[in-house]
Amino acid sequence: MADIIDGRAIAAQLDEVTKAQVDALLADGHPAPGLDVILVGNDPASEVYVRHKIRACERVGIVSRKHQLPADTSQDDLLALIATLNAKPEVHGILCQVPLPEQIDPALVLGAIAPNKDVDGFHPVNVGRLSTGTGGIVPCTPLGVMKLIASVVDDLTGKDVVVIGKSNIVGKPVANLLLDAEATVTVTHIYTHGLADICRQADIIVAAAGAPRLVRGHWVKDGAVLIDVGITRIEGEDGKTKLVGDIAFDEVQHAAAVTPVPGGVGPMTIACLLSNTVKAARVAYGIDKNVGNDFPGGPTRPMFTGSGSIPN
Ligand SMILES: Nc1nc2c(c(=O)[nH]1)N[C@@H](CN(C=O)c1ccc(C(=O)N[C@@H](CCC(=O)O)C(=O)O)cc1)CN2
Repeated sequence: MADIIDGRAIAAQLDEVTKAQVDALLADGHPAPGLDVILVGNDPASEVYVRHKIRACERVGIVSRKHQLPADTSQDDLLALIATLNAKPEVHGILCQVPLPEQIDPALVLGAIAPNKDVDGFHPVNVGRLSTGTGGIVPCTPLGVMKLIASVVDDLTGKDVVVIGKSNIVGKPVANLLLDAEATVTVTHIYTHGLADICRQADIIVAAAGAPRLVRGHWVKDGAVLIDVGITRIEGEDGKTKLVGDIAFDEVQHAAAVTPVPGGVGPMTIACLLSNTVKAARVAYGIDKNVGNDFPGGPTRPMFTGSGSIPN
């Protein structure tokens, strides 16, 4: 029987660490870290995620400010808000919930957030630093995936890892983090020929294709570790909406360990957001030079501060 990797429990442990860091900042006379969350429009899932983020901030003592903008907000107005937040010293983290309405170019908006406040790790500077192994803020879901893997695998050196999905938010950054940890990484996607055969070779599969039950039991070798990033809402036989992942959970009892959906990667995304916000605050207060990372192979070089040239 495969072990179930309890993302909620691991996220709760990370939140305890984050809360202790916030308490230590307050005890040293620093203001609480501040996170500004921008939500444009009324996408129901985004509203849920933003609500969870705000509540999670309260739990660990981060000051959060929500900026809810109408769905027809212009790109210029959104950019103006970001410029204002970039300039405020009490704002340590800024995130713009995606997806954004179609009149807004996400690349332009995410690239307008100051790299040192980009706690989502989506800014091209942070993406570049991750892909060159030179530090920067690591995106929350990939960071959470690495921590979940670290909970069951001590050393990734030479492990065969198959990543399914090539998104900028998950697939590509996860692949870079795994490479930094000395894994042998194969990045695939739903159009990859022979995907089942490729997956059958893997010690670890990270499924992030957004394709419900894509990874079937016979795709998985005995003793593999399975990380399911997919979250799709479907209507169950009872007519109720339920969440399903990219892995056919009921067919993988022969795996060593598997993350559930819900309760696996999702909670880690929010816990890593809080952790990134405190790391950004500690850099802003001059306590740390870099955001560091506490998983095998995590980059530890100085964080780009957004002013002047990129450090070597
Ligand atoms: N600016 C960002 N936008 C988006 C991100 C992101 O990291 N930054 N990721 C996703 C959505 N997301 C966070 O924003 C997110 C998704 C899922 C969960 C989560 O806890 N899921 C639960 C199930 C909850 C439910 O849907 O009912 C679980 O898996 O247990 C948290 C955060 C896209 N946008």
